[in-house]
Amino acid sequence: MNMDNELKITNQIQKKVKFKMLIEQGEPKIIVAVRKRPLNKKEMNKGDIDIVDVSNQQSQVVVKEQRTKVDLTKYIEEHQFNFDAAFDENTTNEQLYLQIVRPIVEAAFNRAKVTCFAYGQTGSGKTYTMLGDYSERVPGLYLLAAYDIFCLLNNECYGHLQISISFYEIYCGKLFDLLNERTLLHAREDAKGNVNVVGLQERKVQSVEQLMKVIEQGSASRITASNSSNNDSSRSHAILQITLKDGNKCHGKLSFIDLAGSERGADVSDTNKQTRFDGAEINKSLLALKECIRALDLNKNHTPFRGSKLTLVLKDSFVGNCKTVMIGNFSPSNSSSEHTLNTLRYADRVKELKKPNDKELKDQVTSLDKLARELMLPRQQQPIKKQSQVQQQFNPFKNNPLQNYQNQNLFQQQQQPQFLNLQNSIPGMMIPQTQQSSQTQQQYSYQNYIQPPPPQPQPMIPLQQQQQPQLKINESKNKHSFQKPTPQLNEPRPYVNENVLPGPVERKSKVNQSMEDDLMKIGQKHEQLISVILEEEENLISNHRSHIDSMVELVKQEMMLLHNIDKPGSDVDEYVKGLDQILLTKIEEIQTLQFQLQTFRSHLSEEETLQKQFYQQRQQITQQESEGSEIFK
Ligand SMILES: Nc1ncnc2c1ncn2[C@@H]1O[C@H](COP(=O)(O)OP(=O)(O)OP(=O)(O)O)[C@@H](O)[C@H]1O
Repeated sequence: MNMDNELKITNQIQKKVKFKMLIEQGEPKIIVAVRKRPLNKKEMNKGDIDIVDVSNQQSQVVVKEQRTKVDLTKYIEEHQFNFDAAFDENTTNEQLYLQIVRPIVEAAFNRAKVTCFAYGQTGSGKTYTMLGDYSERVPGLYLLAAYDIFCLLNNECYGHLQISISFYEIYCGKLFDLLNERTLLHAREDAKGNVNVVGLQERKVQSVEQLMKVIEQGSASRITASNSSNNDSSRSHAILQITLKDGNKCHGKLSFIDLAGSERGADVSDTNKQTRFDGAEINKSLLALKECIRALDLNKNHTPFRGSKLTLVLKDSFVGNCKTVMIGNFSPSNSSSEHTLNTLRYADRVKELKKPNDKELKDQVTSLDKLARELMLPRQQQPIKKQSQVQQQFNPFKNNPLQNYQNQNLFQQQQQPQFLNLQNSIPGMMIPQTQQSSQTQQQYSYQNYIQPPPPQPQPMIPLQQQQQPQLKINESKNKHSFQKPTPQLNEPRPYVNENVLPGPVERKSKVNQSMEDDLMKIGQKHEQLISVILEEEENLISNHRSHIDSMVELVKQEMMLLHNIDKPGSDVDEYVKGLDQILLTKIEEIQTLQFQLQTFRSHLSEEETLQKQFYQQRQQITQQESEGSEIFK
């Protein structure tokens, strides 16, 4: 064996030992992974190119962003990120599952509350990862986990456990049961601090097929709204919870969360009111989620789970024996670079504070963190690997992107041997074409996917005896390059997205800073107001319901009064006193509701005004920017 091979093997052993030690120490609680999807047909037809390099081996992502200076010189800014795991476009759902999700499925059997989030812009592959692709017969994490769960249940030590499923969504801050005709649900915190989703249906399932049918049913009711980037785009967070029950007690719980498109948070400046409210809620929940995961990562005593409905209902997944996997999905296309960078930055922030060792890096990170508090900031500062200046006419992407992406299949070449034998552990699994010869592929059918062949005598190996999954702990995590740190922005700019200012030209020098500051202030005020409005709306509707109940009660009392006064020898004074009391109560209740309604209405119109101010300010900035460009020409 040559030196190189020996070194490789030693490194691999060291990684395995380190991972095993971390697991034994109860760590890591959080795994942050990212996944690149392939360029799709639409992007290719547009002439988009792949600007993201992913090294599965080094868990590293490099985004080569094309930018233009004020003098119109083009250059490439390289942004480098390191994660616990990074998956390229050739990675299959099965490979991803084995590396980062199977460990948490096992942890659920060891009494943990585990959660797997899919984060990313609309159309970046969240649903593909979670649900798979039925038309292409690609299983997603739900199905892969389901197989393992039922395999593990075959183990004697888990034979007493039962599986129950709930599936609901959070849309515009409201909870809807996907297994019960989208009935509105309410999250309530009891005296012990447990958060219960009142009225949520739980379905008991006894097989993978039953489980998948329930999931199919739930997915069909999920709210989707059409938008420009993807007709199936989802504006809701879908929460699938698989509970391992020991009688009535919860033994362990798995939550799979297909989050709403992250770029939807920027819809707070949309012209449609409902879309604005929706966007504000998404923004709020994604920020709160980040804070909660960070609190978990840092073992903080306080978890800010009350920050949003999403984090509130997931409270028990952020405290005690819990584990979280966050998968940031992104597109490789140059046209999505802003969103891709935002996704990578978001994922980076989730575990960021644990990374830096040296002071310089820590200082950088702290100031970056302040900026990153606003999720939708499009030009958050990030370690930039290098900037390569190029001539204006030079096309930095002249190499065929497809060629590049074929060469990037590092995962298959280098990682695959580390995986457990998926075909053995998951009978009937559909393996995509890229992983198998077409002949082998014929052995698997869609029928198998939904109706697996009878379990083979090869259930999952009990946890203790099983080879540890090959999660790569990133040793070079602290090695962000800071060769040329970019200047810091003074303030976060929550609403400034790529539509605000034309193109990625260096605009800071031309745009009046105070105008941008004003824009930001209006934006912040607007966001706060939307939060208030959403809360008021919920209270108003709930109070209106109580008001109706109370009116019904009062009408009953009136009927009783009339009934009594009709009786011979009735007391007219009692009747007058009773009616007076009822009418006073009615007036009081109506006035209270009316007052609430007026406040709500005035906030709605204030919101419209702020929205208009924001829009005008934005237009002025755009105008000033284009005037600046004209002068320059
Ligand atoms: N890793 C992948 N390999 C092949 N195709 C993919 C991959 N990821 C996503 N796709 C394809 O890209 C398209 C968009 O993916 P998907 O619907 O999962 O996006 P999404 O992030 O869930 O969007 P939304 O927020 O609208 O739900 C789908 O056609 C899907 O099949």
